[in-house]
Amino acid sequence: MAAATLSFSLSLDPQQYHNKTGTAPASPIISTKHSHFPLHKSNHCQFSNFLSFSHSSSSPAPTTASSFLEDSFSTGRFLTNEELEKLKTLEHFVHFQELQSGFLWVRVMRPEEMDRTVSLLAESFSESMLLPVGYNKLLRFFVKQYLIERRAVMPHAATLIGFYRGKGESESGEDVDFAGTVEVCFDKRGANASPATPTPPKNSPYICNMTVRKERRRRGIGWHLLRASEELISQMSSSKEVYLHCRMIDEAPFNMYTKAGYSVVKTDNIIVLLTLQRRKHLMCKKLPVVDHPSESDVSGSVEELPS
Ligand SMILES: CC(=O)SCCNC(=O)CCNC(=O)[C@H](O)C(C)(C)COP(=O)(O)OP(=O)(O)OC[C@H]1O[C@@H](n2cnc3c(N)ncnc32)[C@H](O)[C@@H]1OP(=O)(O)O
Repeated sequence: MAAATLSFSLSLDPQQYHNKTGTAPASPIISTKHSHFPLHKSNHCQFSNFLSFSHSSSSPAPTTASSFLEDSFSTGRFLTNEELEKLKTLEHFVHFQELQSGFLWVRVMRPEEMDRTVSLLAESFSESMLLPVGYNKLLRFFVKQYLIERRAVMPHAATLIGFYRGKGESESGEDVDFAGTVEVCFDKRGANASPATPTPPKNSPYICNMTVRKERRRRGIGWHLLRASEELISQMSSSKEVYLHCRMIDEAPFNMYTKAGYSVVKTDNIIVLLTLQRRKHLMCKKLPVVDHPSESDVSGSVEELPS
């Protein structure tokens, strides 16, 4: 992997998302242009993850006008009309799902949620890589750099986060958990500068860095993070072939992705092991063509979010 990237990449994905309540995860990818994270090499798994969220509860409060548009302008970057439209799509995207044990809302991460997303990803990355606790601070630093860089390429990529509330828990914000995250790249401009191997086509949508907080796994959250990613891709990209990486040793996400309709298109050569990296599968799924994405039965609006 290029010297300038730190990446985690998660994958997962089941094919029958309808009213599914199962479980399934993926692995993350982190990559920053300015970072050289030695651990990355030893694991080789591009986990550009944002894997673990802090435990603190948070209400998925409705999106306000403060969001992406202002943020993007403040970067000084020129945005075309098409990019502005896509930013609006990201801003208003919400995937809601009632699960067997609770309720899940998935939407794009806001700036003030970055630190919690960093915590979740760093925790997940650490878990996947079996890293000693001593690396946590450094890991969080690199994950944050990565997230900042990825946010700057919106609307060509986006970090989604999922909030979960168990049935029977109060509807107040205190019982809403920051439960998982996933990153979605929509096109070449949103692609990672140093992609994991086997290399996916740069122009195609790509899903990575999926993670669900340990205490909330096996409830269908991973499955619906994947489904939300695919829905958003359908709205943001004309390309219907979605790619993701999954490490060969990661049974849970592999099961999920297979169940979701992803197939292995290429696998790392065994020689990869000489670089102290785990072997990965590159998996792909062709999304069905949806004439009217808004007809989705699971996407909601911000007004549906608990306040
Ligand atoms: C592209 C990428 O990002 S790859 C990186 C994937 N991320 C990781 O590996 C990080 C660590 N793992 C996790 O965060 C979680 O385990 C995830 C994200 C993989 C799965 O999240 P969950 O919310 O637990 O998954 P969910 O409950 O939706 O399960 C969906 C399906 O995945 C499969 N699955 C999930 N967990 C497991 C498991 N422990 N063992 C076997 N299969 C599993 C099953 O097929 C399941 O369907 P089922 O419940 O009907 O059997």
